[in-house]
Amino acid sequence: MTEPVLSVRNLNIDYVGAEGEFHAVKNVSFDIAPGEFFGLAGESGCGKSTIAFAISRLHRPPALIRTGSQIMVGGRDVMELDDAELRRFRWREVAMVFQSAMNSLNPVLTIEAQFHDVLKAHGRITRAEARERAAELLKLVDIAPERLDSYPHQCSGGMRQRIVIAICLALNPKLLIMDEPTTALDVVVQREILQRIDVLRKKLGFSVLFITHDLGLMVQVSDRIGIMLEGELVELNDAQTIYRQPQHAYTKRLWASMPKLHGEQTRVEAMP
Ligand SMILES: Nc1ncnc2c1ncn2[C@@H]1O[C@H](COP(=O)(O)OP(=O)(O)OP(=O)(O)O)[C@@H](O)[C@H]1O
Repeated sequence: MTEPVLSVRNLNIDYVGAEGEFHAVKNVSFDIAPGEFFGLAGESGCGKSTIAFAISRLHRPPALIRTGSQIMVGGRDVMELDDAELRRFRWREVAMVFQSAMNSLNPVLTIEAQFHDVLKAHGRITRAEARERAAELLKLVDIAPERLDSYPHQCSGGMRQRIVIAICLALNPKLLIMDEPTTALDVVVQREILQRIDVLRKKLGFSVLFITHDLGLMVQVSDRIGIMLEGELVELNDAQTIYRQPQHAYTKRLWASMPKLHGEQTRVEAMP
């Protein structure tokens, strides 16, 4: 079997505060294969973002990853990376699109400058080379190179989100983590962006960890889905099974709670 891009074993994460410990992630294990689109779903507060931050090593106190937890990316234990290794790891191995990422662009810098920041941090590159690479990356997300001279406020929300995704792809990461990447966007733009990601991962070969509470949207794009409840991974199945024959009572409850808006459109084949 090919080695997974990401392998999470017995992940336990606590939030440690003055009033005690809150066990936010409980013994979670899963793998993501090369090129796989993997979804993590569950209600607000079930621990999805906590897992995403831990995988990127972006977690901060009071979050504490318990001893015995293992996060392997490309065969290396993320927990054991030192600062220099961590700098290489971020963007190259794992890149993360945060919730409300479209507001994470720096408002006083042009789009070109924001690309340049990531590109130059990871090797010698001239301004002309960086501009050329940034234009190539923008093309991947269907944005004209002239936008390099724009400021974020001159771009729509959907465009800003695609720019953030292009920046995340700048150093060819093996894994793209998207934590509720499209929640603030309207449904049509959400679909467009996810379709774009899907085309890109097939073309470039990266894997995706997609996090959302919107199970309807998730089954349309994911190969496999993990369902979380109060810090535990209660079901892990392919998207078709999650949709047609959910096994766990909580997965069934999640479907029952979905607004009818998705209706029959939640079928996996509905998305080209
Ligand atoms: N800094 C923190 N200190 C204490 N508890 C926290 C902290 N951050 C998150 N938590 C708690 O950990 C649990 C998991 O939070 P997390 O953000 O991972 O959930 P989530 O499933 O991503 O939710 P959402 O979809 O709302 O982002 C929640 O109960 C939350 O209140």
